[in-house]
Amino acid sequence: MSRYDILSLIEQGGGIALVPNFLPEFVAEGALRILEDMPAGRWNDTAAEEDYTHNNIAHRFWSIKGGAPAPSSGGGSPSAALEALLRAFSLLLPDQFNAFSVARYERGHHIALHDDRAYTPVMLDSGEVLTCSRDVTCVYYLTKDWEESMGGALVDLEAPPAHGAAPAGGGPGDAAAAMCSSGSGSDAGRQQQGQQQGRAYVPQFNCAVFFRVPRWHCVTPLRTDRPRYSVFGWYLQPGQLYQLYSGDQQGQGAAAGAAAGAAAGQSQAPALPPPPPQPPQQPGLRSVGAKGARSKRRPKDAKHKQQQQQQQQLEPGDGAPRCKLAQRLLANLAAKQRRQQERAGR
Ligand SMILES: O=C(O)CCC(=O)C(=O)O
Ligand SMILES: [Fe+2]
Repeated sequence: MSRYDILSLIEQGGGIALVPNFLPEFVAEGALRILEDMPAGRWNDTAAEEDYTHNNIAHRFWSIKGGAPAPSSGGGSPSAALEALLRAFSLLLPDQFNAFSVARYERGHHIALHDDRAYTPVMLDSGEVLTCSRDVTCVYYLTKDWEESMGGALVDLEAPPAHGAAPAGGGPGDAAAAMCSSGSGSDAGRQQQGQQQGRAYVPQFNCAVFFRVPRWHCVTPLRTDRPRYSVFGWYLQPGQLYQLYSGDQQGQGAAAGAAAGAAAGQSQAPALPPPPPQPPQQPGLRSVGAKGARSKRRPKDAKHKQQQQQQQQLEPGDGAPRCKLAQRLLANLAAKQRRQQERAGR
């Protein structure tokens, strides 16, 4: 199976897929360089204290959102390079809307337990604004030689209890629910998921993690002065795939997606879920193409939608051209980066 057949990999992995060596090495090097070269002033402080009245979970890190207007974005500018990098990720599932950002975590930065649920408004070419839901999370790690002792692990609370067997190539640590202790709301969230569950993934250079939303996870606080770089974002589906938390259920769980929601520029992050998590009640999904100028209402249940999506993704040879397109784009980008570096005499 192709490393770029993301939906099948997720399905096969029980909702989560870990893909080491995701991009050709020199492309990953170029991507890291893009993040390292971003001017300090471009990074936005993405932070909130836990606040149930505003549906926030505790989090803090630096981020730059894709698609945002950037100052002096000439062809060879850092911002143009960043846009090209994020576009490559959008091409992995070109039929889906998406919202991607890059992140830089520093000492103490973290995200408390959350499940990434959020609605994201998408402006269509027609000017119509479509409510979409995060459907698949992507996190792509770009920091080299990361060690468990440095913190900054992605802890998947929905992994079955670890029995010492490590998923191939991803560098997970042991069961690590206790590592999600940043933010008091995480306690109730852990109870929902079971105290002993969880698996910590130590970020590895050029490794991508994909999972279906919702999925309970957190990022443990960094305990190093080295920055942790990543590309993160979501593939979106039109409609409301799940209920958001109403914010009046304090103590029942952790707020979902607040950190990422804030990073994605949402004004309000979703709050708490009614436990136990319910299957989504579909109010009706809009079916629109990626360009989406024309839209029609077509109620579908979530399962049917998912099956249809998988079928689409599993068409023979379907993944290959997409993967090549994304690779070509990234390869061009890396080559351009190299030329710029040579010119700058680095
Ligand atoms: O960086 C990571 O490992 C995960 C980030 C995350 O969970 C998020 O941005 O919502
Ligand atoms: Fe997340």
